Amino acid sequence: MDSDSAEDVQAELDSVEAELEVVALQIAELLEKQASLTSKKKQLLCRLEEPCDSTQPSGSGPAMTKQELLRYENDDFSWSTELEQNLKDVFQLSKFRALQLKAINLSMSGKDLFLVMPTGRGKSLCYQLPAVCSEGFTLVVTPLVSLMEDQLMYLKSIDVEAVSLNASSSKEHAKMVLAEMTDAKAPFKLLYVTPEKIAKSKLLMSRLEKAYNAGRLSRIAVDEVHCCSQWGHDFRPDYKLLGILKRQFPKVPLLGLTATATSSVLKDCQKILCVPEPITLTASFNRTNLYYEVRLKDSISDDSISDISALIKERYKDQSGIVYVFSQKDAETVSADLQKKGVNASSYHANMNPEDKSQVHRKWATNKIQVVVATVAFGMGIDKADVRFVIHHTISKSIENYYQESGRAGRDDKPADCIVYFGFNDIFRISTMVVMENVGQQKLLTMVDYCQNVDRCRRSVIAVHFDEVWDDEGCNEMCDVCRHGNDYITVDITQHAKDVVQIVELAGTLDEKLTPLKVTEAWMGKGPAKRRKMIQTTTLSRLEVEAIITSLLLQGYLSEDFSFTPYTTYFYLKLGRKAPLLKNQSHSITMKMRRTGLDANTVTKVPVMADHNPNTLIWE
Ligand SMILES: Nc1ncnc2c1ncn2[C@H]1C[C@H](O)[C@@H](COP(=O)(O)OP(=O)(O)OP(=O)(O)O)O1
Ligand SMILES: [Mg+2]
Ligand SMILES: [Zn+2]
Repeated sequence: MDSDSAEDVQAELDSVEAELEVVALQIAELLEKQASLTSKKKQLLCRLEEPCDSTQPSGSGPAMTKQELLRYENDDFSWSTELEQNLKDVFQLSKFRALQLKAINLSMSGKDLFLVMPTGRGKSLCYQLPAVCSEGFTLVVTPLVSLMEDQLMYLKSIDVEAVSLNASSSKEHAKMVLAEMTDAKAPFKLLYVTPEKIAKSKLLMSRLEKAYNAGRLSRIAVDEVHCCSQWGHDFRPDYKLLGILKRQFPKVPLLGLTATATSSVLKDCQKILCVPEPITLTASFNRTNLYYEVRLKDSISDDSISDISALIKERYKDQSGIVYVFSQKDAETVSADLQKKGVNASSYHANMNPEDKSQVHRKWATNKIQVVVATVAFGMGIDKADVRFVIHHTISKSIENYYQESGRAGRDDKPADCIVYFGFNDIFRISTMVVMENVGQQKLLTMVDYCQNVDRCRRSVIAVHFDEVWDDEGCNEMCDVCRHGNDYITVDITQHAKDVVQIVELAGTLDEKLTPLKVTEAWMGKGPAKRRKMIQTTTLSRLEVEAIITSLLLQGYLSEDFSFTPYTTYFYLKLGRKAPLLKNQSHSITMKMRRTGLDANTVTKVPVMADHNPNTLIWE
């Protein structure tokens, strides 16, 4: 073969290889689609068979049919009268909420159970009431000492005997508790411990074993059970060791409780806790009284503070609420900015001293402070009934986090608002923060998708995330998307994608990394003039440019690239796994945009495709 023809063959080979790469990506894309359709089909079939029931027995649970499960909603068990009586007399509640009776009956029957129920719906009662109605005591594992203290205080107020063991327990107290565990006359009904205690205290384990053998360990409750799994949003290494409980005390029923766990997280928890065949009860995630809304934050002239303070002073006048922020520094500056605008706000974050924190919490709980401007440190265990608004000044790091944080609103079942301010730059601030987390980026993108979304009911995005079958009727126009109707258009952004990808690719060939800001500015014809190169620029508005770049990130045409210095982590954009698809002439990309501009409140009209500007920019 002469060298010319060898070159030709090589060129053809390269082209075939490139095409193969494209085909492989298309196959991957189709497989992804197939998987999602199959899962949807399964859900729909389920719905056809068993309409109108929010209880979903876990696929991996024991073969208990819906019919069999129904039996546990009855009140003809040997313990039913006692339950009823204690519910009224001790807990001073008139009736059970959805799923509570079923969960309690299952647990009283000795079944292992995972209970997934939205925040504030009353999971605690599902082990507190059985504890009161059973011999011996219930072991409750809780992740935070503050949660433990809240519960002990509450139980004391209703005259239910409960004790705790944690790192701050005094020696005498621990000694007394450990001794009473095996004492048939011991008065306490609940023993609260941290997972660290189980993991580290051999003495505790040996006393538990004695109590078990004496038939005094009646039940094990693992609160915030999602902490077992690295896939959950609040992983605690010591939760991983809790499998010892079921291995050592197999006859004791275990009850795992959480507000937020996907089915894969639950499967993981089941394995970690060594529960062979739990029944899973899942209450609907739909909090019907919450109104969900996303507002866009302009990255140039961010006036979200003015917007937020106006909301608080007008719409939420004299009403209680929380503003969640990204960092401790933000908590202080946003709080100060709101105060300057006349809002009665205080900041709350992990770095404050404990007295200051509890003072802010107390003042807010008693309505002496209207708004707490907080980091996520103000989270688990916050149980104020009349929170009318939860505003996110910065997006949460995942949908699970958002659901939990926004879920602090409206616990009294009266209407409340959950508003997120979504800013392009915030994506990357959070991205660098979660860079060390296993699936941090993936989870962040689910939150970005929630915010960027303009065509799906916000509730449906949350429900689908938690594997719940969703019917849009369930929203009742209680989200901005449903309320504004079909106010979006589908636009073809293929050429835009090519232009952006070209910018990133070009930087790559020059061994240069581009931050999202640099990509934005280069594409808009600004940018630092560094190299003489030709790129396609655009006349789209900044919000539109940012929306398109976000969409390309969500769709996998761009992806994240990090660089570490001893002081900080930098976020850059690089080509995503789907970028090679753009070489394929027939490949097209679309995205959905609000018809009346990206923000219903601003004026940006979206001229999109027709307005592709062939101007070129020379980088000096
Ligand atoms: N049957 C009921 N009727 C009226 N109120 C109830 C009932 N059961 C529980 N509650 C109240 C008691 C509490 O103030 C409130 C929240 O209960 P709690 O058990 O703390 O929620 P939870 O554990 O599901 O939420 P979280 O996920 O935030 O921990 O609901
Ligand atoms: Mg709870
Ligand atoms: Zn909706």
